[in-house]
Amino acid sequence: MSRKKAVKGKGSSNTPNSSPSSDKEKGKKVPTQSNGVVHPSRPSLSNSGEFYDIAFKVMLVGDSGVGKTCLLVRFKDGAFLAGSFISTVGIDFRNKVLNIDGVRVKLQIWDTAGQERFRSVTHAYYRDAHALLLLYDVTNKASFDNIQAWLTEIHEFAQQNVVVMLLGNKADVTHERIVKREEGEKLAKEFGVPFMETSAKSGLNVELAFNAVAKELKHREMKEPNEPKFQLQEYVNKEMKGVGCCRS
Ligand SMILES: Nc1nc2c(ncn2[C@@H]2O[C@H](COP(=O)(O)OP(=O)(O)OP(=O)(O)O)[C@@H](O)[C@H]2O)c(=O)[nH]1
Ligand SMILES: [Mg+2]
Repeated sequence: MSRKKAVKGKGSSNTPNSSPSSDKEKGKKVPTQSNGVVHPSRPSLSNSGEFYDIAFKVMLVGDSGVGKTCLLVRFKDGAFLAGSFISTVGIDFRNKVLNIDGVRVKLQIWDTAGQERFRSVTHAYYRDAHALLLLYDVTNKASFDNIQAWLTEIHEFAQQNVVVMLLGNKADVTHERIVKREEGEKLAKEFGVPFMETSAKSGLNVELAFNAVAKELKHREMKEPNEPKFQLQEYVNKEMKGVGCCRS
């Protein structure tokens, strides 16, 4: 497979008219399959520096304040955005290239605004997403109760075979926790989606969440005919760390 260099995020867009798959790559034309997966056909130089073999779009969704931006910053930069909460306006993205079983997988990660008033902006981006990380905040019951509505929205606007993973974020908070891990697990089972708790603050399971999704997408795209299907929840269960220990 040929290689390409990843174009460095970060970008942002606040209008539904600016397609997530078009203008963000600084005018570079990259061959795209009908499902939107990017397979670069030949090496080319870009202004960033990292080669990749295959690219996918991942979207972070969930209520305002659940920690979507913090999760992305933790994953991309290994840091926690402490201090005052600055709500995302519209939509924003960052790129990261992961090495998945020897294949360089570029994730273009879209950080959406959780606020209701930006919902129509977010809707325009669903159809291009290969995976969705759906977050709630374990200290905020309303954000958990809204998961069903988010899933309805996902079914309405996203591709039918989109990979969805439910994340209970802020697992580092103990005293103000309202949603138990078991409740998250139960809900995820009900809807047939993989689940884990994360913390953008401590780093708990953050890399795992993105890695697991990248592995699933890579397996779907590059599976050999006799290779067994990748079991996402099994992989997550094996690799997942519980609250009380930190993984970054
Ligand atoms: N304790 C703790 N606080 C967190 C964590 N993740 C985010 N926060 C805090 O929660 C607040 C909201 O985080 P954001 O990442 O901005 O939330 P968001 O989901 O991007 O919100 P919108 O952009 O409005 O949709 C901030 O004050 C963060 O510092 C976490 O894992 N643990
Ligand atoms: Mg945000």
